[in-house]
Amino acid sequence: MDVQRDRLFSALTEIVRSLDSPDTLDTYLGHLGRDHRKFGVEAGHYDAVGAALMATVRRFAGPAWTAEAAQAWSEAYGLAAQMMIEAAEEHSAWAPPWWHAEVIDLVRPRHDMARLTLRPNQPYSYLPGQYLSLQAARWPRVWRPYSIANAPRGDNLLRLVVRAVPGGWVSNALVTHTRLGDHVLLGPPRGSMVLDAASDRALVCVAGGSGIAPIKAIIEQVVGLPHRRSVLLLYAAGERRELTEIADLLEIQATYPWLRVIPVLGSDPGPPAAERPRRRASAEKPVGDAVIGRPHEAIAGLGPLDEHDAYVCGPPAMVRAVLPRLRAAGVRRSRIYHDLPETGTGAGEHADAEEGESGERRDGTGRTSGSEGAPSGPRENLDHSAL
Ligand SMILES: NC(=O)C1=CN([C@@H]2O[C@H](COP(=O)(O)OP(=O)(O)OC[C@H]3O[C@@H](n4cnc5c(N)ncnc54)[C@H](OP(=O)(O)O)[C@@H]3O)[C@@H](O)[C@H]2O)C=CC1
Repeated sequence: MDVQRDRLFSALTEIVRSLDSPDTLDTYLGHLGRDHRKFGVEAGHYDAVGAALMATVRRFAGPAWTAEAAQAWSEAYGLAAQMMIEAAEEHSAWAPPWWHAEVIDLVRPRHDMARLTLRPNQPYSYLPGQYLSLQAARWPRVWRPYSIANAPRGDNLLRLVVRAVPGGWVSNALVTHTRLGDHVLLGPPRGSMVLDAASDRALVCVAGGSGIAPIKAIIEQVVGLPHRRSVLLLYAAGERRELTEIADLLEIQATYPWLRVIPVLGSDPGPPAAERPRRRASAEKPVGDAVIGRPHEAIAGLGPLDEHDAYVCGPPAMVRAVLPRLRAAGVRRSRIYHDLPETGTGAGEHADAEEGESGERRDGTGRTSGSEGAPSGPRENLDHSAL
């Protein structure tokens, strides 16, 4: 229940914070309402939850619970519930509460990583850059979020990149115990780290480890755009075999010269990250086609980025290290998209942070690796989508 309590508090905080911003609230609660269909939540349940919530707040607020406060809480909850109910009803007209999907391909580049290809049993409509929640048969009722690593395809297939988190239930089930032909459940797509359709600017993307998933989907989307948008990609990992998507990306690069893929490796090959000596990265120190170091160190070598949109995804500490370097290279705050829940690094960036909170990522495997201020927390992410 600790987790459930944190989820609820996080959702309430987000709702209160967005009360004066109807569009943000609408998006947030719309996602939440649609997502709650997978838990079997129906319109009639909201009254009971609201009554319990009011009673709880009243009990713990003590003298602060005035008639005015009661009225404000009641109105806010009523509004939130209504928005969730309407979004769920609209969604139910054309989409199931969850999808069954078969694992039709499975590659394990390392003992702790897997690349899965899933075939949903019904059309799965989403935007490149979005994520979904997944339930593995081994852990009924436990949902974990993963980004979709491909743009929508005619054959409806979905690719996921999963890193097993020590002690993580679902990530280990996927990486270690999943076999071809197994079935998983998928929740509806979520997330707003998507391509700005109104922009025709060039892109600079920085991806760390399994954080490549949404970035790769966005790059595949760029391939299909009517107008060309050049893409610079820094793709970072401790060692080369962790670059699970590199072959596909190099293939795109070979066909479309507007894509430049720069692998950033801790070493090549090398000892585990903990024992690895740090060397400064620079574009002048290539190892094959890669640079050695960490992604934020390689940004200066890219030249001025004043006219770029930026997309960043990976371990939270990496994202935090990358954001100031992108701004130093000239990327405007309002043009930086990332998926950190709450960075405190600037309000202008587009944080895809619908329900994130300290120590947990709402996406991917939820690793909180790194030492530069990364919050400590569960090593496997929890799906915050449940109120
Ligand atoms: N699976 C998915 O669908 C998605 C995953 N994510 C997130 O992406 C992350 C991927 O984790 P994982 O694959 O284990 O990645 P890793 O921990 O292996 O790190 C990937 C890269 O980031 C670098 N890095 C790590 N910490 C820092 C830091 N403090 N400063 C600068 N660079 C750093 C690493 O450098 P070094 O090797 O030198 O440590 C490495 O080059 C997870 O947090 C996950 O939540 C996000 C979206 C989707």
